[in-house]
Amino acid sequence: MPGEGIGSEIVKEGMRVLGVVADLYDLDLDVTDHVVGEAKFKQSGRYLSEETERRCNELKTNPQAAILFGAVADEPIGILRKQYNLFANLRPIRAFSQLKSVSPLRPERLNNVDILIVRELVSGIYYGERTQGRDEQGRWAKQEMYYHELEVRRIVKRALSVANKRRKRLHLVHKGNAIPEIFDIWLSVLKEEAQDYPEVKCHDILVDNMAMQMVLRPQNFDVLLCSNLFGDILSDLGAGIIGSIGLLPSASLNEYGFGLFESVGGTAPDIAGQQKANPLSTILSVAMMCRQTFNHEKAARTIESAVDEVLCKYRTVDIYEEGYELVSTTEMGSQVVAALKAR
Ligand SMILES: NC(=O)C1=CN([C@@H]2O[C@H](COP(=O)(O)OP(=O)(O)OC[C@H]3O[C@@H](n4cnc5c(N)ncnc54)[C@H](O)[C@@H]3O)[C@@H](O)[C@H]2O)C=CC1
Ligand SMILES: CC(C)CC(=O)C(=O)O
Ligand SMILES: [Mg+2]
Repeated sequence: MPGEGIGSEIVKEGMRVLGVVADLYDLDLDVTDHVVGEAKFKQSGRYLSEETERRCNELKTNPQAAILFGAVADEPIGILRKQYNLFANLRPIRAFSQLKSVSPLRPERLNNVDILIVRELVSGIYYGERTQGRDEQGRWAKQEMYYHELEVRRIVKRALSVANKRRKRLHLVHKGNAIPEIFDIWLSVLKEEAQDYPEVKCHDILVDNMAMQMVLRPQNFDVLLCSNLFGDILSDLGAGIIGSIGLLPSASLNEYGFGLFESVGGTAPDIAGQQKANPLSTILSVAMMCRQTFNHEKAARTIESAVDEVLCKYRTVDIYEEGYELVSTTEMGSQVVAALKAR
């Protein structure tokens, strides 16, 4: 599902990489293209075609099925996530040693930066009830933030389980001082569920402080457990820390393991259609798909190391520095393909 804006440009490169990796490792893939997005939405009053919806419904309980997604403007992605209950959004933020001088942070602050944002993706304020009106003084609008304990528990369990496989350090990011009812649920559920993971060191931190700490001491953090809104905002902050959002992949999974893999960024209207987008976020999302959906760690690592290799020489404009070769979206994809084929 390439979607709109740079979505189609970056997914094209992701698909080329997937094709090469499938050949390298004999993966038997069944691939279909689907149109999604605002344009389709406007034309037909739907955000997915009937055929796309039928196919997704057929596959939504299949852990070996996945969507490679580009980007869409505004609502359709939220609807897609909700419809297929893709509640567990995993967003790794790893600093690349080759890109230390692209980051606005001092190079020594980027040593060992390896954060995983585990973001709740199908509830919270983005999905709260919306009302608006007008009175004598002007317009008013209200959007509610809602969390049910069940929604909190499943993401808390997921975050603990992934933290247990990583550096065993988890921070619950919240705003319990200003939104106490909601975050009391998060804090108490974490306390309960953490009993099952005695080795994971759990902390909680207010989101405003978290934003500052992430810039000052990013290497102090491992797993950040976030509600929908805070995870969204902190992901882009993480992109800023490592140098570009064009480097950040993501996976969004439901309870069966069916997943949607996509770049963390959006349609990027400022650069769309100009071959300036960095496709590495989608290519690294393909690596996450190999690991998660195809259970093929080797394929995932091969893609990741090809990306590492390519970054030593080639740069799209978002991460360009003197001394490197400036390449377009397609050329960056071709360099990753070449690095893979050379293996
Ligand atoms: N999953 C999705 O489909 C998402 C959709 N959006 C939508 O995208 C539209 C634009 O939103 P913005 O706030 O402008 O965020 P954006 O992420 O599209 O762009 C923000 C900045 O990052 C740059 N950027 C994004 N991806 C890049 C890439 N791969 N390579 C190089 N630079 C990249 C853009 O050029 C821009 O300067 C909105 O309609 C928004 O709702 C935003 C985020 C996610
Ligand atoms: C529709 C938005 C919530 C998409 C977005 O910004 C994101 O998931 O990062
Ligand atoms: Mg976002």
